[in-house]
Amino acid sequence: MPPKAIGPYRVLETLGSGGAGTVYRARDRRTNDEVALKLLSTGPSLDDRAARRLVREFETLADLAHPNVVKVFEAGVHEGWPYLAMELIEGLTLRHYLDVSAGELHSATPLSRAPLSIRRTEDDDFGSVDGPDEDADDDSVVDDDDEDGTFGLNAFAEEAPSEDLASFHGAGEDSDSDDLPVDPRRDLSRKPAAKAHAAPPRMADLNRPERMGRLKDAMLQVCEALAYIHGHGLVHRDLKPSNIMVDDDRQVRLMDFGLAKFLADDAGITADGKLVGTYRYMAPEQILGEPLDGRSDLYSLGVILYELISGRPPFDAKTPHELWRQVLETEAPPLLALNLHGDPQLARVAHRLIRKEPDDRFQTAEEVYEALSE
Ligand SMILES: Nc1ncnc2c1ncn2[C@@H]1O[C@H](COP(=O)(O)OP(=O)(O)OP(=O)(O)O)[C@@H](O)[C@H]1O
Repeated sequence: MPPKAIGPYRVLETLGSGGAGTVYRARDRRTNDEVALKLLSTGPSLDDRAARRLVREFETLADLAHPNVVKVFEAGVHEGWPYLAMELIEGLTLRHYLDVSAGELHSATPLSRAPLSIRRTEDDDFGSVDGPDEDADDDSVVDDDDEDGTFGLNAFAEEAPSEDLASFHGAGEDSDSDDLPVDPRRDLSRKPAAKAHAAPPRMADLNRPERMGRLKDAMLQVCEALAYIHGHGLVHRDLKPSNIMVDDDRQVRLMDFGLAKFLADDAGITADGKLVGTYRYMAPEQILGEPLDGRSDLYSLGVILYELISGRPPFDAKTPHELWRQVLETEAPPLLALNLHGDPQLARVAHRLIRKEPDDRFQTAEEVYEALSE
């Protein structure tokens, strides 16, 4: 339970929790503005590595400005609590954004994208783009597809960023374990239907044209964000549905840059040789600890696309080693065999993104944007 005041911020309510931290709605007493405040779940400075991630996240983002990349305001330490203050996104993580029906969304903005805008300069008005989870971080990796083509929501499970094998199971739960109030609208979004034992999604639900329109539009915006960060020499390294939020105006934000790395700093492993990222979304070269570039993020984007189209990840296993073996050695089942009426164009893009060899994938986020726009 964090103090009610952290530096200049008054903590108001819990927004969500990830593997290492909890994010709160807070008010900046200097400006009266609301912000999102990320604090480490471990409390005051107990986890040096996680604390360094918060500082790294701030330093990484401080000089970047793009409408599809979350803004950070400051990082600090208050009575031993490392914190990161960032833009408050009033919206849903990508997974929940796609799970809710159109009627539950605040904005009914038509889903049409402006022509490719990723080559515009920072000075241009990105904010005028029209348009437009998860925290279902239930780590179970069991598939329960049944005969009528439905899949349990646990097929959507994703893991928290994992720096050791222990976190393959059990980490990343959406545990609002403190007693701060929880925003009821977010509660709707963050508590996945699976936890309430609701019916699993049916293929017909996944293929709803309105949902597919939302998915495509969100993917285009993620491509814009990726093109921007890759253009600045940055690789995200932990792209997954819980790190993509969509606000009430359907504007996407790429979040959680705690593992992001500038290419100049080199490879996909930390200084102490640990693998970083989230297993299910990691590219083969990331698993192998080889140097990464933007194409590794494109692989993760492909996994996201694959599972949001088919209801299940391309590779699934009960242990990290089995998952890695599959990622390195086996081909993902054809998407359209899993979802007979899935969008063939999106399926083609997803398969090309999850090719084992970076050279065989799309090479840039711009190329993916173009392919999605066809
Ligand atoms: N800037 C923000 N505005 C609003 N809600 C946010 C913001 N940042 C995070 N959240 C919410 O808090 C949740 C937890 O975020 P956090 O970054 O700690 O973890 P995560 O991305 O879910 O998992 P992990 O950190 O383990 O990858 C998010 O899933 C989202 O629901």
